[in-house]
Amino acid sequence: MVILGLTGSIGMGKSTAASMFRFLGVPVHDADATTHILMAPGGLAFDPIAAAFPDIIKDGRIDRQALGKRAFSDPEVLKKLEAILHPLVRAAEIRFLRSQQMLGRSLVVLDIPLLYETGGEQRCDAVAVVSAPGFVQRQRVLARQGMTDEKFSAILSKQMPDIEKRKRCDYVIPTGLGRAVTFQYIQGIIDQLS
Ligand SMILES: CC(C)(COP(=O)(O)OP(=O)(O)OC[C@H]1O[C@@H](n2cnc3c(N)ncnc32)[C@H](O)[C@@H]1O)[C@@H](O)C(=O)NCCC(=O)NCCS
Ligand SMILES: Nc1ncnc2c1ncn2[C@@H]1O[C@H](COP(=O)(O)OP(=O)(O)OP(=O)(O)O)[C@@H](O)[C@H]1O
Repeated sequence: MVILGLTGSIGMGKSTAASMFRFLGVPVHDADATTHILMAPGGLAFDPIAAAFPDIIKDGRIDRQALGKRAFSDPEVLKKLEAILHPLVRAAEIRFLRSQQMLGRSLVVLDIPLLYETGGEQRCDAVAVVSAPGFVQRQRVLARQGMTDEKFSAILSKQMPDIEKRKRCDYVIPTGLGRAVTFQYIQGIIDQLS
C-alpha cells in the first residue's frame, strides 16, 4: 500500500484536494478533522484541554476561536495544545492505516497540515503539496470570518514556508489555476502511484 502525504500551508487548498482524492476513490485520513472530533464534547482530548485551559470552555464546548487566539499568540499555549492532540491524532492515523491495509487498498492519502513541521514525511512513500501564489492564499484566508492580518501572519510564521515545502515534495498540486487543473494533476498522481 502506497502512503501519499498531502500537505500545504494555510488556505492553499488541502481540504479541496482531499475531496478530489476521495471522489476518485482514494481513502483519505484528515488530521485536522480528527482534531475536531477529539476536541468535541466527549472526545478524548476534551477533558485534558478543559483542564489545561479552563477559561476557553463556553456552554460546555471548547471555544476554538478563543483557543486559537491564545495559541497563535503564545507559543507555550500552542505547545501544550499540540502535546495533547498530536499523539491522539497519530493513534487515529495508525488505526486508519491498519484498516485500509486490511481492505487491500493500493493507495491512501494522509492529509496532514503540519506534515513537514512534524517530520511526517518519514511515514509517507511520497508527498504532494498544494500550492497557489501568495496573493491568492492571502485573499482566500482573509475572506474567512474571524480572520485578521495579525492572525494570518502569526499562523504563517508557525508553518514551513510554501517555497520550502515545494522544494522538498515529490508532487506540487497547483490550486490557483482553477479546480479543473487541480483535478487533472490529482488524477495524474493517482495514475502514477496506484
Ligand atoms: C488552535 C485551534 C484550536 C484553532 O482553531 P480554529 O478553528 O480557530 O483554526 P483552524 O483549526 O481552522 O486552523 C487555522 C489554520 O491554522 C493552522 N494550524 C492549526 N494548528 C496549527 C499549529 N499547531 N501550527 C501551525 N499552524 C496550525 C491550520 O492548518 C489552519 O491553516 C486549532 O487550530 C488547533 O487545535 N490546533 C492545534 C492542533 C494542530 O496542530 N492541528 C493541525 C495539525 S493536525
Ligand atoms: N483547486 C482550487 N481551485 C480553486 N479554488 C480553490 C482550490 N482549492 C481551494 N480553493 C479555494 O480556496 C479556499 C481554501 O481552500 P481549502 O479550505 O481547501 O484550504 P485548506 O488548505 O484546507 O485550508 P486550511 O489549511 O486553512 O484548513 C476555499 O475557498 C476554496 O474554495
